[in-house]
Amino acid sequence: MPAADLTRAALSAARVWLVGGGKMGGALLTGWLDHGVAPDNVTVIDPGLDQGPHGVRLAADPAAPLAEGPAPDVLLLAVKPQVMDSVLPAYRALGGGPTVVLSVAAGRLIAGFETAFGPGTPVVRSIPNTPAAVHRGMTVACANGHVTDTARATCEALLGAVGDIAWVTDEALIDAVTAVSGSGPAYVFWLTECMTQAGIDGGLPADLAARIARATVCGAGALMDASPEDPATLRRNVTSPNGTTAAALEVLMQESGGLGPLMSRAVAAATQRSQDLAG
Ligand SMILES: NC(=O)C1=CN([C@@H]2O[C@H](COP(=O)(O)OP(=O)(O)OC[C@H]3O[C@@H](n4cnc5c(N)ncnc54)[C@H](O)[C@@H]3O)[C@@H](O)[C@H]2O)C=CC1
Ligand SMILES: O=C(O)[C@@H]1CCC=N1
Repeated sequence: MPAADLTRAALSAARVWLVGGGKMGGALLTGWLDHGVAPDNVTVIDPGLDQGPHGVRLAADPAAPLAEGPAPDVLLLAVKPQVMDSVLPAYRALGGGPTVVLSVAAGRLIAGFETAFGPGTPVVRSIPNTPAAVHRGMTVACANGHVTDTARATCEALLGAVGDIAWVTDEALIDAVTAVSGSGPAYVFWLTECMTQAGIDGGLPADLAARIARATVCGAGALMDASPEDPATLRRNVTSPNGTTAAALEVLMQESGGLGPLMSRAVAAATQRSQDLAG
């Protein structure tokens, strides 16, 4: 069967329990339902939700799903890292395989899930991002030695249904991944907010400043997506010698150390926080 058909088959057959239907879990769910996951194969377990998308089973805790079955192919953990330890014991019965424990939690180590679910449990630690809701997510994942090819293909189909996916074998890389692509959308939104404020400071009406800042960030992203050129070439294409962009970039690159080192410090701080969340 061609790979695309295999992916579609894996998606339509995958039984998923989503533990935590908040911002990240909800973004994944929206993307899945738009891209071939069957609603009646999805159970969302979240005490904070009183309704979910049409056709999806909703539960406040795992008691009813565990009693009613069937066990999921994938148990996707999308609760905050800080509550993970209190959430896991209720799902212990799913440990030992074949259910794959698929975490999207920042910081939480594969070893911690192996301990919580017992020997032989297939575990995938991943970091997606919220553009998954519009099929533009970026996920990086790392599997333990109990993840079979079939289980890996199911995880790849689920995470790949909402955007791009890359696998790494070195789990330690996931902290820096979290800092770049997991948290990264927030940096871009903050840049947009800063551009808006800069426009207002420059005398623009607030609604016009917000409109042109947003359109510029979205337009630049779309151009970068569509173009074969690298970002540095695209930047140079905007920058006339001795022109307006050059004047701005001199500030961004030189003043107070420049944006590059500042971004590196921001990513280092997020990486450190991810390491700290390991507990
Ligand atoms: N928001 C983001 O951009 C990203 C988040 N993540 C990870 O995703 C996870 C969730 O983060 P968010 O969605 O941002 O948080 P959130 O607070 O929006 O969602 C967490 C959800 O968990 C639910 N919850 C709390 N206790 C529960 C329990 N015992 N059982 C089931 N559900 C329970 C809450 O009601 C809430 O809906 C975190 O571990 C975070 O590190 C990973 C990548 C990106
Ligand atoms: O801020 C956080 O901890 C989560 C993980 C990556 C994005 N949001």
